[in-house]
Amino acid sequence: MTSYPYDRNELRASLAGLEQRPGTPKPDPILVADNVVRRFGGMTAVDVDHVEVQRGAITALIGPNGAGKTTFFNLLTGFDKPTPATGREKASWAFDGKSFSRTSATRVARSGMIRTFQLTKALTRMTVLENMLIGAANQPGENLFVGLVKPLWAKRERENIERAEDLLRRFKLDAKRNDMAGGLSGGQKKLLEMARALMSNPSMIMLDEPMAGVNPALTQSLLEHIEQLRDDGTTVLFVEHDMHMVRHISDWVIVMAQGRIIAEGLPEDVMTSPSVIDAYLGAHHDQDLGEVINTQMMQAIEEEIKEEAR
Ligand SMILES: Nc1ncnc2c1ncn2[C@@H]1O[C@H](COP(=O)(O)OP(=O)(O)OP(=O)(O)O)[C@@H](O)[C@H]1O
Repeated sequence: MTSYPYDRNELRASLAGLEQRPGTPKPDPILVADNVVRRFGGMTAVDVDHVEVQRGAITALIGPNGAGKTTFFNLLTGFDKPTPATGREKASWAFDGKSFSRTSATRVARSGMIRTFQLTKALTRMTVLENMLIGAANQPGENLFVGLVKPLWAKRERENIERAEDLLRRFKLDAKRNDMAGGLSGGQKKLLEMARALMSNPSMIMLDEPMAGVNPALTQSLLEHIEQLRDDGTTVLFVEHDMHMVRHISDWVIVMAQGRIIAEGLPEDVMTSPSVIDAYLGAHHDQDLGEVINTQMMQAIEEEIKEEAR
């Protein structure tokens, strides 16, 4: 591939040439994880032997409810720790060439891999601009020396406010700058989560269900923002149940079921693969289907299959 950020068509063409199987090596991986296991009591929530995420691409992480997607996100971003597995090699992962295992969330974020967070109760009681400033990597208080020297402190704060205002304009939230974040619509909150994550200028952003609770009027704009991030060179990894979104914007799809990666490939191939559909239908075959299967998601997959057959 040519120089970075990669041209989208070239990137897709190079991914199309890969073997579509779990753990397949990528031409230029930004994230490589090995032997990541997490158990809760006797239950194995995550058991990933090897996975690589392509730099500059939009990768979707999909799988039925309880597949282990969020737990895997938490492990990669240092918000959770892997369970030591006897008789197996220790968990390890590398981001942008730097090795990370048992690393704190702050160190992971500082290295350039950031994830979105839903606006918690405390954050909804702060203004939109205050929420943005929390996302800044170089907050004056983080460095004792800078924090003590008023001119340096004031300069950093000014720069952070300028960056926050630029991002708010880009996400069309500038008019809401001084509003309480709790008063935003579901879609606007998602935009704010994304804008806040971008305050630290990350090289990779991890989005947990960006479409959940978003009103259809804002869906298109959210998709465009995510595609724009990729086109600007940010690697995107997202967990999502909305199969239309997955199909529409991903360059590559990784499928988890029962803690393991069971498939990887191009969206059009993976989402119509019988083994992936089986995983969605079969993961909870011993339970009440109505309770565990997101019917909307199943309908979406069925529609995709019909579309494919036409
Ligand atoms: N803190 C915890 N304590 C005990 N079990 C947990 C904990 N967190 C997750 N689990 C279990 O681990 C498994 C994987 O959960 P996880 O939330 O990672 O799945 P998921 O793929 O993100 O699901 P969903 O799509 O429903 O969000 C589930 O069986 C869940 O109940």
